[in-house]
Amino acid sequence: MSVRNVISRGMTLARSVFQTCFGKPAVRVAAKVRGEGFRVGPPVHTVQPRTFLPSHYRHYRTSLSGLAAQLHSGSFRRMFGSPRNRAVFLAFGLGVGLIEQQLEDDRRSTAACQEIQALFSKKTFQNPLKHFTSGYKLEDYVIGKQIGKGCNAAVYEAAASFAVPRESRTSSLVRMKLGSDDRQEDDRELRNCSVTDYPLAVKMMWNIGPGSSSDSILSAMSHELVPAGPLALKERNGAAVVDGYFGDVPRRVSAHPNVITLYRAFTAEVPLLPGAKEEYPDVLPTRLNPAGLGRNHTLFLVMKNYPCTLGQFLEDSLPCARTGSLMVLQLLEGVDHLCRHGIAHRDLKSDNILLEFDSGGNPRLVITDFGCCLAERDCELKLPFNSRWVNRGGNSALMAPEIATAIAGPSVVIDYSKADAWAVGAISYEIFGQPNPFYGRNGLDSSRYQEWQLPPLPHYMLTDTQVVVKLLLRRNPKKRPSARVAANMLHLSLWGAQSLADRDIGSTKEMADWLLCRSAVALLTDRYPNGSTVEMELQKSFLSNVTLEELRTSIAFLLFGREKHMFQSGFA
Ligand SMILES: Nc1ncnc2c1ncn2[C@@H]1O[C@H](COP(=O)(O)OP(=O)(O)OP(=O)(O)O)[C@@H](O)[C@H]1O
Repeated sequence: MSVRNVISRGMTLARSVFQTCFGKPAVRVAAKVRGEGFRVGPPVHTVQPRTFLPSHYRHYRTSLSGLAAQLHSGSFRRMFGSPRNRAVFLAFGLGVGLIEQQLEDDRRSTAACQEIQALFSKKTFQNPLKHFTSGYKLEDYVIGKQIGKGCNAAVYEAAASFAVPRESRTSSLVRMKLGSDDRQEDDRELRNCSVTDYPLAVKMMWNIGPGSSSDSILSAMSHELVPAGPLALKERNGAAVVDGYFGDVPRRVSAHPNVITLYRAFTAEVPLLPGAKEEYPDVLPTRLNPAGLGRNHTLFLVMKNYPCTLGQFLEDSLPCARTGSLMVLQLLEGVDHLCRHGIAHRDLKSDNILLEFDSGGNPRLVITDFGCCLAERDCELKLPFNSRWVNRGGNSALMAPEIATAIAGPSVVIDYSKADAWAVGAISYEIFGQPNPFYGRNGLDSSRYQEWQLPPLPHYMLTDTQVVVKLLLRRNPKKRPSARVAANMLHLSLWGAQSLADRDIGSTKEMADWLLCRSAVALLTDRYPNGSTVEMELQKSFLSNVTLEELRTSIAFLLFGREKHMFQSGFA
């Protein structure tokens, strides 16, 4: 064999070692080494490019050290004198060196990513009423008119001398920009004035449960307290106290820009509020309506007063492609935050999403109404479904397939970890001006639909957002991205990581570099040049949660969706 051939073989070996590091089947390395006359152990694992993770590098390093040890062994030393084997060995060394380099890059990038996460996690979202110590009784509030009503509560606008959050003033004063109808404009202006004069909303739960004591109120309604801020409840020795009762409150979620924060929660005697006798006479106590079924005391929740719900907003507004994507992204960020706290909302719908505008006029979305959520302390998003009487959640039309098709049995457990993300996929249709495909008499049934039956999304939507929505609505939760991964996909798509997402796989270093750029932007600015604080909040949320592995998975999902153009034909 000519020297030229030997060197070329050695380089081929080096290349194949190198390629192995980037996901080519490792079995080829083993074959190559065998071809050179060395005895090698069983081939190392075959790894597909898109699932190549830092742990695999560690695995390769171990395997390659094994190979290197064999090369030093007696059989190798006998052959070591030949130029051919020297070349092969040098080439092999080069390959191992490249792997080491890759590992080092990996370590540095992971460390950079962890630092970014730690930095942005510290910048937590603040509760504007934190420093006030009053507001735990109904008399502290001036109650205005009714602003909403559901199956379990009536909501009133409210004001309190101690609470005039500056933030709500700025956001509420922004006039809604969309819509041309004069009457609607007037209505909206009226609502905005009301939000300014009454910056708070008081939700009065209807208590038709077994008792009027704080004890029974809490045990029946404790899920409403999941978004309670740090001072919402009086606390004693670390336990929540409502009117002296130490309640067993389920998990609580920390403050997040896309999740409602309860400023205060307390029990009080049910008052006769405006419209009560006309709107909800049956749930009033006999003291106020002799035919009423309600109890004398109930739970009151105080939160920020929002100008409208997502449903109300969409009645006469159609967000543009980018704004719509930002709205979907906010919902995903909110859902991801809940998942991280082990909470599944289970009743996501456009009426349970409140909306306000930031100082740049961009919609900010907030998930509210936790009455149906799964937040038990011992359950990490898993619900033992051993009887058909176990409550699977609120809105049956928007129940993810894995929940809707679950059949009760002795060891059946329902996993809610991707259920809310699925509901966000369905709500996205509404955000982009389409009817929700799972609503109405002719709507799809979430337990039975096929993915190809999903109606096409409007063409004006960004391609990547269409991909995300279709992936969120995959029936099989294993093939569906989590809320975090789906949110990352939109971040990649919206904030100029085109080069990263366009490549087959961005290297770990490229990903870390991109994250560092995003961090620098987020640290230097409070709002975007277009005045959007919403975009800045999204960036901070992303940076405080991002991991390189999830980012890599997001890129893989994005490429998968784009490649197949499945947004046109379903993902079956
Ligand atoms: N903070 C708020 N600011 C403005 N409006 C609100 C606020 N909270 C609730 N609302 C309005 O009140 C309505 C009912 O509130 P909510 O959904 O919390 O009640 P519910 O009885 O628990 O509802 P459900 O029937 O979904 O169980 C909402 O759809 C919304 O229109």
